[in-house]
Amino acid sequence: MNWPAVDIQVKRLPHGEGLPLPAYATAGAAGMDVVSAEDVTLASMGRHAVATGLALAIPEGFEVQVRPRSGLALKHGISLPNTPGTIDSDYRGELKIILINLGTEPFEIRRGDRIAQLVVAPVQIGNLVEVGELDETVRGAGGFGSTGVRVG
Ligand SMILES: O=c1ccn([C@H]2C[C@H](O)[C@@H](COP(=O)(O)OP(=O)(O)OP(=O)(O)O)O2)c(=O)[nH]1
Ligand SMILES: [Mg+2]
Repeated sequence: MNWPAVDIQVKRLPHGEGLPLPAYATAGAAGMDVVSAEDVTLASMGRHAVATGLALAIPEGFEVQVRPRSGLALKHGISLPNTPGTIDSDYRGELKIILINLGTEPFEIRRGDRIAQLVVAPVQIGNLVEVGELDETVRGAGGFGSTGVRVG
């Protein structure tokens, strides 16, 4: 990789022993694939917080986003109901991947299967400043499809 990486401490929990750490599948991958630490079958429309056997210490000023894998989504309807999941820099518990099976068939996950991807991102803290009036814009209060669908 030709750009700076931020160090993220990772601790294996006892049930995570022997599993590969999350890793980038290619040199240009945005996310590290993370594997399941458990065998679990998701019924159609079922969901489960899947163990990873890992705990993280993310540096302040960063977060980790948990995102679905498109292959599992397209082939099997496997997604994350909270996508992107947010891993806070002060969280020291087990990283869990909340999976939902939006497909019609049960989906079997085996320990060691790659189930999601982790994207490291900077966090911009916001400072709310309460005011009586907001400035005017062309959009104004228009939203939720106010600009239409088709071009022309
Ligand atoms: O997919 C996820 C989402 C969250 N977490 C962990 C890390 C995160 O820092 C913590 C809290 O997540 P979040 O803020 O999304 O959940 P909440 O419902 O607001 O819980 P809390 O009140 O604990 O913040 O749970 C996971 O392990 N996996
Ligand atoms: Mg929260």
